[in-house]
Amino acid sequence: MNIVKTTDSDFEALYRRITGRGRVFDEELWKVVKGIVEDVARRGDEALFDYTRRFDGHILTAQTVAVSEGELEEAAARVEGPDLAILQQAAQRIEAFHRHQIAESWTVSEKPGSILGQRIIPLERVGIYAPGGSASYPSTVLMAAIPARLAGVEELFLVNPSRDGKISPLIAAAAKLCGIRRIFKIGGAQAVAALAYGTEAIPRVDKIVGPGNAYVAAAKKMVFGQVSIDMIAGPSEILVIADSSAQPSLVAADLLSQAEHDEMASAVLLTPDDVLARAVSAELERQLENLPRRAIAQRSLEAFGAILVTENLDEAVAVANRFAPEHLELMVKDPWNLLEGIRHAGAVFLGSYTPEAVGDYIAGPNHVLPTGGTARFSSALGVYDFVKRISVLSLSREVLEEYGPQAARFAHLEGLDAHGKSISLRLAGKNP
Ligand SMILES: NC(=O)c1ccc[n+]([C@@H]2O[C@H](COP(=O)([O-])OP(=O)(O)OC[C@H]3O[C@@H](n4cnc5c(N)ncnc54)[C@H](O)[C@@H]3O)[C@@H](O)[C@H]2O)c1
Ligand SMILES: N[C@H](CO)Cc1c[nH]c[nH+]1
Ligand SMILES: [Zn+2]
Repeated sequence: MNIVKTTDSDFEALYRRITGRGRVFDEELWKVVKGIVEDVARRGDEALFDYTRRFDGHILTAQTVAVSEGELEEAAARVEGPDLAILQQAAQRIEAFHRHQIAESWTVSEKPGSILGQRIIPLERVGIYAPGGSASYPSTVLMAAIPARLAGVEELFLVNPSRDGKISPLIAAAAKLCGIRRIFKIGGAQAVAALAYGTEAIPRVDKIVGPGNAYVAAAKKMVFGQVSIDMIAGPSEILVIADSSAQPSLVAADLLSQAEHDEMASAVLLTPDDVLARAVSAELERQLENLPRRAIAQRSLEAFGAILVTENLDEAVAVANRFAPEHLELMVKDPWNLLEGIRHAGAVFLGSYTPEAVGDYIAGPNHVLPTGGTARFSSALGVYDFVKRISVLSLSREVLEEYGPQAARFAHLEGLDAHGKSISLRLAGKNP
C-alpha cells in the first residue's frame, strides 16, 4: 500500500477520497436508490418482489416473503450446539454491557406544587436490517435486538436479504435467541423502503436500525422523516494509530479485518514511525495472499486504504479526529494517555490485545457504529436508540401565580396574545 506523509502535497486529496467515499451522497447512487424507494412506496409488494428478483436473484410471493415458523425452526436447528453456545455467550455479554444504558423515567419537584419530569417510553415497532449481501451477519441481529428488548420494544421485525430465498441457519438462531418471530427475506434499498412505507406484506415501522452497504445507508437517509433511523452505518472503517511498540503483523491483520467487509470499506494506519509504516505495508501484501476474501480486501485497500506517516503521535490524534472513524485502534505504548485527545470515533480499542474483531462479536459494546465521518455527531447503537422521551408538567395554582405573569408577558412580546390569555384567565379565576 502507498505510504504518504501528512506533509505531502497529495495528502489532502487522499483524505478527501477516503472520507468522501460511501457514496451516500453520490448523485448516481442517490438516483438509483430514489427510484427504488419511490417505486416501493407506490407499488408495494409488486415492486419489492421485482427488485428482490433483480438484485438478490430469487422469486418472492406474498406467501413466501415472510419466514414461516417451520422454516425458522428448521433453519435454527441446523446450527451445531457449540456454535449456538457462542451465540448465547455473545448475547449474554452484549446484554450485560447494554444494561448499563437503561435510563429511568424521572420527576423533580423544585418547589411544593410543581412536578416536572420525563417519561421514557419504548418505541412500538422497530425494523432491524441485518446485512446479507456478500457476508451474513447474525452478530448484527444480536447487536440490534438485544438493546431493543432491554428498552422494552415489543414488536421487532427483521429483514435480511437471502441469496436463494432461504433464511440462513445462524440468522434464524440469533433471531430465535432474541425472540424475533417476524422475519422477511428482503434486503437493500427496497427492504428499507418497505419498512418505511409498509407494503401489503411488510408492516410499516417507527424506526429502522442496522448497518448495510451504500445502497442501504442511502435509503435510510432518504426515508428519514417518514420513519426514524438510528444513524448512517455504512461500509466498515478502521483507523489504527500505532507507534514503534506495535507489531506490524497485528496492525496489518486488523486493517485487513475491516477491509474484507466490502470494496467500499476503508482501512487507514497513522504512525510517526516510517520503519513501522514500511513493515505494515509488507505485511499487508503477505497476509492478503491467504485471505479467502482477498479480492474484496485488495480492492478496498487500493481505493480507500492508506498508510499515513505523521510528525508525531499528537498529530496522529488530530488527523484521526478529522477522519472520525467508525473504529479506532490505539496500538501504542500508553493508549490511555492518547484516549484523552480522542473526540471523534465510533468505538476505541486500546492496546495490542484488543483487536477490533473481538468487539464485532463478543466483547459486549455494540458493533453497529457510525461511518463516513458521522461519528462527529452519532454514537454506537444502544438502548437509548429504542426509546423516546415525553416531558411531563404539573403545576399548582400557587406556582402558576408565580410563573404565569412572566409567561403571559413573554407571550405578549412574541405577539401571541391567546397564549397570554390562557394564563391570565386562570389567574383571574375565570374560565375562558
Ligand atoms: N457500520 C456498521 O456498523 C456495520 C456493521 C456491519 C456491517 N457493515 C457493513 O454492511 C455492509 C454489508 O454489505 P453487503 O453488501 O454485504 O450486504 P447488504 O445487505 O447491506 O446489501 C445487500 C443488498 O444490496 C442491494 N444491492 C446490491 N447491489 C445493488 C445495485 N447495484 N443496485 C441496487 N441495489 C443493490 C441488494 O438489494 C442486496 O440485497 C458492508 O459494507 C459492511 O462493511 C457495517
Ligand atoms: N465490523 C463490522 C462493523 O463495521 C461488524 C461486524 C460484524 N461481523 C463482523 N464484523
Ligand atoms: Zn467487522
